[in-house]
Amino acid sequence: MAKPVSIEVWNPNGKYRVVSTKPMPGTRWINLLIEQDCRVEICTQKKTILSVEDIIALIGDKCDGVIGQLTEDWGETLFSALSRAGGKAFSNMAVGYNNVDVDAANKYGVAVGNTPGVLTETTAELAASLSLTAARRIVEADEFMRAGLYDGWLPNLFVGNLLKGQTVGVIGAGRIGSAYARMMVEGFKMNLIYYDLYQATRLEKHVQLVYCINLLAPHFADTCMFHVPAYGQFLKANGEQPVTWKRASSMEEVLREADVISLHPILDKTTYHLVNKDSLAIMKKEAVLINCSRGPVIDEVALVEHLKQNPMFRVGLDVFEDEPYMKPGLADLKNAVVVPHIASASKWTREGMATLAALNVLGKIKGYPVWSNPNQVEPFLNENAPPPAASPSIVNSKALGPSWCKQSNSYGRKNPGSVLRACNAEEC
Ligand SMILES: NC(=O)C1=CN([C@@H]2O[C@H](COP(=O)(O)OP(=O)(O)OC[C@H]3O[C@@H](n4cnc5c(N)ncnc54)[C@H](O)[C@@H]3O)[C@@H](O)[C@H]2O)C=CC1
Ligand SMILES: O=C(O)C(=O)CO
Repeated sequence: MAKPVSIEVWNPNGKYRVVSTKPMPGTRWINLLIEQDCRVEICTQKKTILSVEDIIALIGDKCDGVIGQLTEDWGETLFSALSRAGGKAFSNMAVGYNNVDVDAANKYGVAVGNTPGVLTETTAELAASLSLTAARRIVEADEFMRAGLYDGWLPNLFVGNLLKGQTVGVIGAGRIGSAYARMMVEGFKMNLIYYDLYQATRLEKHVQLVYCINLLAPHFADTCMFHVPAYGQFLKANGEQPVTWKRASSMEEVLREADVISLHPILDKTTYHLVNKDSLAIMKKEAVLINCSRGPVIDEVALVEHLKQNPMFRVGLDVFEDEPYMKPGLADLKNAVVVPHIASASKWTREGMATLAALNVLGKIKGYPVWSNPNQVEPFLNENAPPPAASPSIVNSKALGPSWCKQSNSYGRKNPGSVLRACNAEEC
């Protein structure tokens, strides 16, 4: 029998019982649930990672939905417990859901939500920060200063890599990978090479074709008068080296050619240890490798060895193979910058993630349809308007059957007439 866990209760008389396994930022998510007759229970246990037993105790005998975290193991045991308690909805407060066994959720008819879009730029910004930090040896230099070792400017002090004109390689050019690519191309004038299973059409169009400088307002973009043809041509016209881009036909091509490589795929069987001893061996000796996806995408033991053998090779890591632990030796290496899985940690983003996760669960409880485009979640994040009557992002909606496939693009309950433009498949 699991030990009882400490909880904080909001709206005790609410009809639907929704449990959050962690306190989450902001209060909007709580208010949105309360407004729709939910009793909200938040686990306040002082333990960072809850065990399956802890969560079973939280679910109890009656639970309509759970908001969980990426550190939790949502498999057969938890989905059967949730189903026994009458629950039909679970949402990760994360876009990645490699901690969730979606087949088990399907078996018990439980909807699985995630939180795409709201964290795209925030995560890409951290990947960009790590790229600069590793390339310019900022952590090493900071430690040197604090240790009182600086006794004057020297020509060879903390010499790192210039990004301008070098090649950035992106592996997994989805939402975050594409946002990162744009930042590095536009911000640092890097050439781009990317590898993905699919063509990153939006990214390619962005880099290649039109830079629309819209002096009026974003919704006039289609009729904008001020097109600067291609970014490369724009740079050329200004006497600068134009940037280039290409889609690689293999990951190895990216590894061989790029100076900075950032990993942004999902974690699944195809991406487990995507970067290993062999792939590290083909990378440039002075390359910079960034991982803001999931730890097991890199074989961390092989990485530690590679960093030891190649002191000019640098990494920036937000995620780790055995999170929260690091493989032996990593913490001692000066050519590694390590941060504790904070890529989405901006206030706006984390509050938005909490809101999307809560609305995923609420949507299923209330029988709302799934939002038409999980990449366009802004209507759910507008604090000045009621959110659309829909679940923002349910990853197993098709598997759950036709009623869940019904898509919604109507705004909130108070203004159902106003609609978001229809989803354009190419943009998804
Ligand atoms: N460190 C952090 O705090 C955060 C980490 N993440 C991680 O980033 C991942 C990506 O997020 P999004 O960009 O929103 O997802 P996304 O689904 O838009 O992009 C993932 C891309 O990976 C590609 N991909 C899948 N398998 C691949 C393979 N074998 N080789 C190459 N590419 C492959 C997909 O085609 C897709 O384009 C999440 O699944 C999550 O694990 C996301 C947010 C924050
Ligand atoms: O959203 C995710 O997948 C994260 O890793 C945390 O933001």
